[in-house]
Amino acid sequence: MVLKYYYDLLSQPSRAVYIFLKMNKIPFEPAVVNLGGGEHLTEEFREKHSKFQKVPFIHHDDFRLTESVAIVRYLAREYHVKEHWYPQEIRAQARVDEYLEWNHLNVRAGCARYFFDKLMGPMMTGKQPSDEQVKKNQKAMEKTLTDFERIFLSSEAPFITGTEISFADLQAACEIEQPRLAGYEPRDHFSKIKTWLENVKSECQPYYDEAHKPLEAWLKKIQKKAAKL
Ligand SMILES: N[C@@H](CCC(=O)N[C@@H](CS)C(=O)NCC(=O)O)C(=O)O
Repeated sequence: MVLKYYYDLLSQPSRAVYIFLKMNKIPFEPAVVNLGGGEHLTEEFREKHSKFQKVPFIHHDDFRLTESVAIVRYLAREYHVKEHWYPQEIRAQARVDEYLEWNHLNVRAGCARYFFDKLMGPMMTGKQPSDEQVKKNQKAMEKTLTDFERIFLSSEAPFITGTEISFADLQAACEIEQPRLAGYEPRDHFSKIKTWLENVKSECQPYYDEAHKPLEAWLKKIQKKAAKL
């Protein structure tokens, strides 16, 4: 069976699933979807590829699946995946799920809103957000990052659910890297997040850096442009 993975590495959940696939040596055919080019917004794309018109998604022969968390749960059942990435043991699995459920409306919502309103929105519309809006979004993001540190990084364990890395760490790390593009480096404000990100990054080399290459390139471009002003 052929597994085709559709993604854009500038998308946080796309990077998380990409690193998961690579770390678990799951063979896949890569299919890059250029979100910036808008190729996902056509009716044809919706019918042929993804009903939500978002990335990531997979085609496993004739089976199509969207949503990063659903994709990883499916892959963990279909392929040989090391237990710690997405455990089969009920309670260990529930611990990973606990973070994954919390992630959407907290870390993802906070970091993505800040990134979108400050960078993506203005790029798409040419309209800058007010200082008040930026401050409000920053405050909401910092609240969620404070909660993340307090609730999920409270022990001396290197990863969210303990001594071994899981998909929860990938999902969180890829979201927390995103606001850097809009000028906010979480590592400068949250020391536990900084240490934990180093753990995730070093555990997932060379794929963590490979997945974040387009983000780093974009960041350099933004910084170069800002230096010229
Ligand atoms: N909950 C989804 C989120 C998918 C999502 O929002 N993807 C964004 C990129 S991060 C996207 O494709 N956006 C394109 C659009 O909205 O036009 C998941 O975890 O897979």
